[in-house]
Formats: sequence, C-alpha cells, structure tokens
Amino acid sequence: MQHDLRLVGVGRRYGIRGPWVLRGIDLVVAPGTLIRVEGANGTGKSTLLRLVARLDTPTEGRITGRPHTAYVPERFPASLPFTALGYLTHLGAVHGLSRTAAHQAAGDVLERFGAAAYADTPMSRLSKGTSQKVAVAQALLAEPELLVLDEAWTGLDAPARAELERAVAERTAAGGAVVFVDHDPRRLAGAPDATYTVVETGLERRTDSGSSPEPGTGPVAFVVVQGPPGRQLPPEAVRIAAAAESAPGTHHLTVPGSHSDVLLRALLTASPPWHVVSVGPDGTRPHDPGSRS
Ligand SMILES: Nc1ncnc2c1ncn2[C@@H]1O[C@H](COP(=O)(O)OP(=O)(O)OP(=O)(O)O)[C@@H](O)[C@H]1O
Repeated sequence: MQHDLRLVGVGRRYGIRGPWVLRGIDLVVAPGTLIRVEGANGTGKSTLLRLVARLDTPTEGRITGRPHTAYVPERFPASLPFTALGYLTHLGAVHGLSRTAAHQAAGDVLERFGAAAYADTPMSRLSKGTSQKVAVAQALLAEPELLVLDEAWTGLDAPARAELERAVAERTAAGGAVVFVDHDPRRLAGAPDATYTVVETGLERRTDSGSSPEPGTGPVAFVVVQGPPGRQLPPEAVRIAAAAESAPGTHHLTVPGSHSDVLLRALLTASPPWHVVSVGPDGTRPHDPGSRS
C-alpha cells in the first residue's frame, strides 16, 4: 500500500430523511497498520467498513486513496452458481491473474483454510463454515493492499481462525493495512495499532492500544535473536515487533502472539537467517543470553 486511505468529515445516512448513522468521521488508514473497530449492535460498524472498502459512498464528506482492496462481508452470498474452486478461479482471473495462476492460487488458498476437499462442491451446498472459508479465501486470493474484515472469523473452525490471524499479520508485515470488526475482544489482542469505537454517530479512539505490544494487553511472545553486531533486523520484523538490543547483535523482540509465526518466518527466511536463541510464549520472558552479570 503506497498511500493512506483517508475519511474526511464523512457522514452516511440511508435515505434523504433517514437518521445519520455516521457523521463527522475522520479516519486515517496508513500502510502497514491494523485497525480494530468496535461498537454496540447497530451503531454503524458495517456501514463504516463498507465506506473504508469503498463499496459505499458517503452522504457527505470525502474519502481519498484507492488501495487495491478486498472485503469479507458479514453475510456472504453462498448461493452463487459456481463450485468453490470455480468461484475462486473466476475471481482470481478478475483480479488479473492468468487462468492457470488463478486456478493454482484458488487451490492453494482452499488448502490453506482446510477446505480443499470441497473444491468441487457447488457453493449452494457448502456448510456455513466452509462457505465462510470461501469468503475469506476470495479476499486473500489477490494479496490486497487493504483487507477489510467484517466479522470474518464467525463460523470458522479453530485452525481456520488461527490461519486468518496469520494472514492478517502477513498482510500488515507486507505493508498492507487491515481494518476489522469482531465480536470477540480477544481477537488479535494486543496487535491493533489503533482501536476505534463507534459511539452515537462518531468514532472514539481507544487509547490503550498502541503499536508496541505490552505484556498484559493480550497474549504476547518474546523472541531473542542473534546476528553479527550492527546487522539490521528485517523490516517486516521491525514493523510488527517491539525490539531492543541488549548486547551487540542480540535483540529482544516482543510481538503479539498472533504475529509470532510471521515474525519467525521473517527472521528465518532472511539471508543469511537470524539465529533464534529462544521463543517464550505468552508472558514468559526467556533467559537473556546477551546480558552480562
Ligand atoms: N442498506 C441499508 N439501508 C437502510 N438502513 C441501513 C442499511 N444498512 C444499515 N442500515 C442501518 O444503519 C444502522 C447501522 O447499521 P450497521 O449494519 O452499519 O451497524 P453495525 O454496528 O454493523 O451492526 P451489527 O453490530 O448488528 O452488525 C442500523 O440502524 C441499520 O439498520
């Protein structure tokens, strides 16, 4: 994602005399950020997400920036006249992939979400959970710059939920942005760069989420890595983890638990790979091999 997406003084109401659902909304979605949107039922979260995804236009105000966007709606139209694989292949081709590449990518993403066995099943016969996997798969297929997820985890099984969390971390690590709504407050806990609550018709920024994950705000992992003194950490690692150097070449990284796989992948696939000394899960600070007593 090259530029911010910005909502400036945005208002939305349905119908000329309908009540304002949102009004005076200013929001910046910057590259590489994860934004959570909360709010009570019916306050306008989905309305906001549709505006962010640019599937809807504001009644007043303006939106600038047009990143390549994918959206997972709260309700996915499951009765489309395709098989799961046929639908995804078709969408891949719409996103500009060749037919062969689209077919391959569609198969890969179904496999990733544990739905490969349903590749040839007509969409209308898929269970709710598998249909939701297809909804998520269609959004990830084209590696969007902006991913907008409206309750996308609802109906997924545990492995698929974890996979979607990983996919979110991958998108932000790659410099994309993700905006999501989820009813589970533990979803991606500690990971969002910002959390906004829709209150009345406005948006309030919650102050307790920041880019540096702190123990206690959600599950975190502590990773200690070593490399030659002076070597810079991979940019993806710096983007998703808080880092401190305790001795020349020894770095302590604190990362939201949901991002730990992506962090390790960035470290281990660097050239040359970093030496991962220890990984401490959920609040256990590992022994510091770099400290001197
Ligand atoms: N297409 C539409 N036409 C008319 N009114 C709408 C439309 N979409 C949403 N609304 C109304 O706008 C308000 C906000 O709805 P929205 O779905 O954005 O809220 P939400 O916070 O996402 O709700 P929920 O938590 O139930 O998903 C509601 O009063 C809803 O009835």
